[in-house]
Amino acid sequence: MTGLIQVVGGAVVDSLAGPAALLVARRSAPEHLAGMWEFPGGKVEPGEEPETALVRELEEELGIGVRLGSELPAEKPDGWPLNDRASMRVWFAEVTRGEPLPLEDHDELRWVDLQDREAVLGLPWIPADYPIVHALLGSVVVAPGRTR
Ligand SMILES: Nc1nc2c([nH]c(=O)n2[C@H]2C[C@H](O)[C@@H](COP(=O)(O)OP(=O)(O)OP(=O)(O)O)O2)c(=O)[nH]1
Repeated sequence: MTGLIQVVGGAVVDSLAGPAALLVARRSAPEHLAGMWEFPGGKVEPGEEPETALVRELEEELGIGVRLGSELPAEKPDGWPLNDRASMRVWFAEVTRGEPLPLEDHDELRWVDLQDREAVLGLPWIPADYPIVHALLGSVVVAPGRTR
């Protein structure tokens, strides 16, 4: 055991087969993170599989059921470093049930156009997320002319 806090995040896209839009969420708490955008998700509970935790968090926070796609590859098995105590693994996901709502921890949700890199990167993300967002934008091939 490393004592690392394992966080999981969802790169929720409109379509796993041809992603054109990404669902981003603005945190409402805690105070030092309020107003910053993030991948919805949360901490893995003891004994829980990361994918199970992500499905649970997206249900709790946004009220949606999802199908998970591939993981956004990170350099380390624990995922992307968030700080000296926490790492986040990120999976692509597609909504299979419900309409996303900011039920918990967020005050706004937004679908952003993956072709508009500047708009996506211009959001005030949690600082640790910028390398993840860059990697995500580099990994998706957006079909021309497709928008949500
Ligand atoms: N969900 C999420 N958390 C992130 C991101 N980037 C980032 O630094 N974090 C940090 C913020 C928090 O310190 C931690 C995740 O904690 P959380 O508060 O979302 O976890 P949780 O829903 O399980 O909440 P709790 O039980 O601890 O109250 O990871 C991100 O993109 N998504």
